Amino acid sequence: MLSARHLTCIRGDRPLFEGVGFSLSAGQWAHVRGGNGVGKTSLLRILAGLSPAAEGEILWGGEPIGSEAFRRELMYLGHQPAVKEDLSALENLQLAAGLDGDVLEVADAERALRRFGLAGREDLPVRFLSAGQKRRVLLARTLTRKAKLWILDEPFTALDVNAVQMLAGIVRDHLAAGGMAVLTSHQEIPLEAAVVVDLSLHGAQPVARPVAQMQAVQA
Ligand SMILES: Nc1ncnc2c1ncn2[C@@H]1O[C@H](COP(=O)(O)OP(=O)(O)OP(=O)(O)O)[C@@H](O)[C@H]1O
Repeated sequence: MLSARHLTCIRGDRPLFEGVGFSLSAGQWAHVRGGNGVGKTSLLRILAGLSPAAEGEILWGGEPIGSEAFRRELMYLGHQPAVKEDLSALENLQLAAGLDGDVLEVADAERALRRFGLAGREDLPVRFLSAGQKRRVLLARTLTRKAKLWILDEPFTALDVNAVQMLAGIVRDHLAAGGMAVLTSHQEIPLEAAVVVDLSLHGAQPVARPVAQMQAVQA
Protein backbone atom coordinates (compact mmCIF):
# COMPACT_ATOMS: atom_id res chain seq x y z
CA MET A 1 0.00 0.00 0.00
CA LEU A 2 1.10 3.57 -0.72
CA SER A 3 0.19 6.06 1.95
CA ALA A 4 0.92 9.80 1.78
CA ARG A 5 0.17 11.91 4.85
CA HIS A 6 0.01 15.66 5.42
CA LEU A 7 2.39 16.54 2.60
CA THR A 8 3.51 20.14 2.33
CA CYS A 9 5.66 21.44 -0.51
CA ILE A 10 7.65 24.65 -0.74
CA ARG A 11 9.51 25.53 -3.94
CA GLY A 12 12.02 28.35 -3.78
CA ASP A 13 10.47 30.55 -1.11
CA ARG A 14 6.99 29.85 -2.42
CA PRO A 15 4.55 27.47 -0.73
CA LEU A 16 2.74 25.31 -3.27
CA PHE A 17 0.44 22.99 -1.33
CA GLU A 18 -0.12 21.67 2.17
CA GLY A 19 -2.09 18.91 3.88
CA VAL A 20 -2.08 16.53 0.92
CA GLY A 21 -2.82 12.94 1.86
CA PHE A 22 -4.19 9.81 0.23
CA SER A 23 -3.76 6.04 0.22
CA LEU A 24 -3.68 3.50 -2.58
CA SER A 25 -4.22 -0.23 -2.29
CA ALA A 26 -3.42 -2.88 -4.88
CA GLY A 27 -5.48 -2.29 -8.02
CA GLN A 28 -6.09 1.43 -7.40
CA TRP A 29 -4.81 4.60 -9.07
CA ALA A 30 -4.78 8.25 -8.12
CA HIS A 31 -5.40 11.13 -10.50
CA VAL A 32 -3.42 14.22 -9.46
CA ARG A 33 -5.16 17.27 -10.87
CA GLY A 34 -4.96 21.05 -10.90
CA GLY A 35 -4.02 23.91 -13.22
CA ASN A 36 -0.56 24.84 -14.48
CA GLY A 37 1.87 25.48 -11.65
CA VAL A 38 -0.18 24.11 -8.72
CA GLY A 39 2.53 21.55 -8.04
CA LYS A 40 1.57 18.29 -9.75
CA THR A 41 5.09 17.51 -10.95
CA SER A 42 6.46 18.58 -7.57
CA LEU A 43 4.07 16.18 -5.80
CA LEU A 44 4.96 13.28 -8.10
CA ARG A 45 8.68 13.86 -7.56
CA ILE A 46 8.08 13.84 -3.80
CA LEU A 47 6.06 10.61 -4.04
CA ALA A 48 8.86 9.03 -6.08
CA GLY A 49 11.42 10.04 -3.45
CA LEU A 50 13.24 12.35 -5.88
CA SER A 51 12.76 15.48 -3.81
CA PRO A 52 11.87 15.98 -0.15
CA ALA A 53 8.59 17.28 1.22
CA ALA A 54 8.75 20.21 3.64
CA GLU A 55 6.41 18.25 5.92
CA GLY A 56 4.62 14.93 5.96
CA GLU A 57 5.50 11.33 5.28
CA ILE A 58 5.12 8.72 2.59
CA LEU A 59 4.92 5.03 3.43
CA TRP A 60 5.23 2.07 1.09
CA GLY A 61 4.09 -1.18 2.67
CA GLY A 62 4.19 0.61 6.03
CA GLU A 63 7.85 1.67 5.65
CA PRO A 64 9.17 5.13 4.72
CA ILE A 65 10.04 5.35 1.02
CA GLY A 66 13.69 5.59 0.04
CA SER A 67 14.66 1.97 0.52
CA GLU A 68 16.17 -0.13 -2.26
CA ALA A 69 13.00 -2.28 -2.13
CA PHE A 70 10.86 0.81 -2.89
CA ARG A 71 13.10 1.84 -5.78
CA ARG A 72 12.86 -1.64 -7.30
CA GLU A 73 9.06 -1.52 -7.20
CA LEU A 74 8.79 2.01 -8.61
CA MET A 75 8.47 3.10 -12.22
CA TYR A 76 8.73 6.89 -12.44
CA LEU A 77 8.40 8.66 -15.78
CA GLY A 78 8.77 12.42 -15.88
CA HIS A 79 6.93 14.53 -18.42
CA GLN A 80 9.99 15.19 -20.60
CA PRO A 81 10.56 12.37 -23.11
CA ALA A 82 13.91 11.31 -21.64
CA VAL A 83 15.16 9.14 -24.49
CA LYS A 84 18.55 9.05 -26.19
CA GLU A 85 18.01 10.47 -29.68
CA ASP A 86 20.90 8.61 -31.32
CA LEU A 87 19.83 5.21 -30.05
CA SER A 88 16.98 3.15 -31.48
CA ALA A 89 13.77 2.49 -29.57
CA LEU A 90 14.99 -1.00 -28.79
CA GLU A 91 18.40 0.23 -27.62
CA ASN A 92 16.74 2.86 -25.43
CA LEU A 93 14.74 0.16 -23.65
CA GLN A 94 17.83 -1.99 -23.22
CA LEU A 95 19.83 0.95 -21.90
CA ALA A 96 17.11 1.82 -19.37
CA ALA A 97 16.99 -1.81 -18.21
CA GLY A 98 20.78 -1.88 -17.95
CA LEU A 99 20.76 1.21 -15.75
CA ASP A 100 18.37 -0.69 -13.46
CA GLY A 101 20.84 -3.57 -13.37
CA ASP A 102 18.59 -5.80 -15.51
CA VAL A 103 19.12 -7.50 -18.85
CA LEU A 104 16.28 -7.01 -21.33
CA GLU A 105 15.90 -9.68 -24.00
CA VAL A 106 15.35 -8.38 -27.52
CA ALA A 107 12.12 -10.36 -27.83
CA ASP A 108 10.71 -8.73 -24.66
CA ALA A 109 11.68 -5.25 -25.85
CA GLU A 110 10.08 -5.91 -29.23
CA ARG A 111 6.90 -7.17 -27.59
CA ALA A 112 6.63 -3.98 -25.50
CA LEU A 113 7.27 -1.75 -28.54
CA ARG A 114 4.68 -3.68 -30.58
CA ARG A 115 2.13 -3.21 -27.81
CA PHE A 116 2.76 0.52 -28.11
CA GLY A 117 2.24 0.47 -31.86
CA LEU A 118 5.92 0.78 -32.79
CA ALA A 119 6.27 -2.41 -34.83
CA GLY A 120 8.66 -1.69 -37.72
CA ARG A 121 10.16 1.30 -35.87
CA GLU A 122 12.24 -0.66 -33.34
CA ASP A 123 15.61 -0.08 -34.99
CA LEU A 124 15.31 3.53 -36.14
CA PRO A 125 17.27 6.15 -34.21
CA VAL A 126 14.74 7.83 -31.98
CA ARG A 127 15.51 11.23 -33.52
CA PHE A 128 13.58 10.07 -36.60
CA LEU A 129 10.44 9.38 -34.57
CA SER A 130 7.57 11.81 -34.04
CA ALA A 131 6.89 13.39 -30.64
CA GLY A 132 4.07 10.92 -29.96
CA GLN A 133 6.23 7.98 -31.02
CA LYS A 134 9.04 9.13 -28.70
CA ARG A 135 6.51 9.28 -25.89
CA ARG A 136 5.48 5.71 -26.73
CA VAL A 137 9.12 4.54 -26.51
CA LEU A 138 9.33 6.06 -23.05
CA LEU A 139 6.03 4.50 -22.00
CA ALA A 140 7.08 1.06 -23.26
CA ARG A 141 9.33 0.97 -20.19
CA THR A 142 6.23 0.38 -18.10
CA LEU A 143 6.04 -3.06 -19.73
CA THR A 144 9.73 -3.95 -19.66
CA ARG A 145 10.33 -2.95 -16.04
CA LYS A 146 8.21 -5.06 -13.71
CA ALA A 147 7.30 -2.36 -11.21
CA LYS A 148 4.33 -2.43 -8.88
CA LEU A 149 3.91 1.33 -8.51
CA TRP A 150 3.76 3.51 -11.61
CA ILE A 151 4.18 7.26 -11.15
CA LEU A 152 3.63 8.83 -14.56
CA ASP A 153 3.74 12.59 -15.13
CA GLU A 154 1.55 13.66 -18.08
CA PRO A 155 1.86 10.28 -19.83
CA PHE A 156 -0.90 11.15 -22.32
CA THR A 157 0.88 14.24 -23.71
CA ALA A 158 1.41 14.04 -27.49
CA LEU A 159 -0.54 10.77 -27.78
CA ASP A 160 -3.26 10.47 -30.42
CA VAL A 161 -6.75 9.25 -29.59
CA ASN A 162 -5.89 5.61 -30.27
CA ALA A 163 -2.74 5.75 -28.17
CA VAL A 164 -4.66 7.32 -25.27
CA GLN A 165 -7.02 4.33 -25.31
CA MET A 166 -4.08 1.95 -25.66
CA LEU A 167 -2.27 3.42 -22.67
CA ALA A 168 -5.47 3.43 -20.62
CA GLY A 169 -5.82 -0.29 -21.42
CA ILE A 170 -2.24 -0.94 -20.31
CA VAL A 171 -2.82 0.90 -17.04
CA ARG A 172 -6.05 -1.09 -16.58
CA ASP A 173 -4.15 -4.37 -17.05
CA HIS A 174 -1.50 -3.20 -14.57
CA LEU A 175 -4.18 -2.47 -11.96
CA ALA A 176 -5.97 -5.76 -12.63
CA ALA A 177 -2.67 -7.51 -11.90
CA GLY A 178 -2.53 -5.82 -8.48
CA GLY A 179 -0.46 -2.79 -9.49
CA MET A 180 -0.94 0.83 -8.43
CA ALA A 181 -0.52 4.09 -10.30
CA VAL A 182 -0.35 7.83 -9.75
CA LEU A 183 -0.96 9.85 -12.90
CA THR A 184 -1.27 13.49 -13.87
CA SER A 185 -3.16 14.65 -16.91
CA HIS A 186 -4.78 17.80 -18.16
CA GLN A 187 -7.11 15.71 -20.27
CA GLU A 188 -9.81 13.25 -19.33
CA ILE A 189 -8.45 9.77 -18.68
CA PRO A 190 -10.74 6.96 -19.80
CA LEU A 191 -10.36 5.12 -16.48
CA GLU A 192 -12.22 5.72 -13.25
CA ALA A 193 -9.80 6.85 -10.54
CA ALA A 194 -10.01 5.43 -7.02
CA VAL A 195 -8.61 8.69 -5.66
CA VAL A 196 -8.62 12.24 -7.04
CA VAL A 197 -6.02 14.59 -5.58
CA ASP A 198 -7.03 18.09 -6.65
CA LEU A 199 -4.09 20.30 -5.73
CA SER A 200 -6.05 23.47 -6.41
CA LEU A 201 -7.87 22.64 -3.12
CA HIS A 202 -4.59 22.46 -1.19
CA GLY A 203 -3.09 25.88 -1.86
CA ALA A 204 -0.66 26.78 0.94
CA GLN A 205 -0.48 30.05 2.84
CA PRO A 206 2.42 32.34 1.90
CA VAL A 207 5.59 31.68 3.85
CA ALA A 208 6.27 34.43 6.41
CA ARG A 209 9.41 36.31 5.40
CA PRO A 210 11.61 38.56 7.55
CA VAL A 211 10.48 42.21 7.25
CA ALA A 212 13.81 43.31 5.69
CA GLN A 213 13.43 40.72 2.95
CA MET A 214 9.83 41.79 2.26
CA GLN A 215 10.90 45.42 1.91
CA ALA A 216 13.59 44.37 -0.55
CA VAL A 217 10.99 42.47 -2.60
CA GLN A 218 8.57 45.43 -2.61
CA ALA A 219 11.30 47.93 -3.59
N1 LIG B 1 13.22 23.91 -7.74
C1 LIG B 1 12.34 24.90 -7.83
N2 LIG B 1 12.61 26.15 -7.37
C2 LIG B 1 11.71 27.14 -7.44
N3 LIG B 1 10.48 26.97 -7.96
C3 LIG B 1 10.16 25.76 -8.44
C4 LIG B 1 11.06 24.66 -8.40
N4 LIG B 1 10.43 23.58 -8.93
C5 LIG B 1 9.20 23.99 -9.29
N5 LIG B 1 9.03 25.30 -8.99
C6 LIG B 1 7.82 26.09 -9.19
O1 LIG B 1 6.77 25.40 -8.56
C7 LIG B 1 5.56 25.60 -9.27
C8 LIG B 1 4.91 24.27 -9.53
O2 LIG B 1 5.65 23.56 -10.50
P1 LIG B 1 5.17 22.13 -10.99
O3 LIG B 1 6.04 21.77 -12.16
O4 LIG B 1 5.15 21.19 -9.84
O5 LIG B 1 3.67 22.44 -11.47
P2 LIG B 1 2.63 21.58 -12.29
O6 LIG B 1 1.35 21.58 -11.51
O7 LIG B 1 3.20 20.25 -12.62
O8 LIG B 1 2.46 22.47 -13.60
P3 LIG B 1 2.11 22.13 -15.13
O9 LIG B 1 0.67 21.72 -15.18
O10 LIG B 1 2.34 23.44 -15.81
O11 LIG B 1 3.07 21.05 -15.59
C9 LIG B 1 5.94 26.38 -10.54
O12 LIG B 1 5.59 27.74 -10.35
C10 LIG B 1 7.42 26.19 -10.64
O13 LIG B 1 8.04 27.29 -11.25
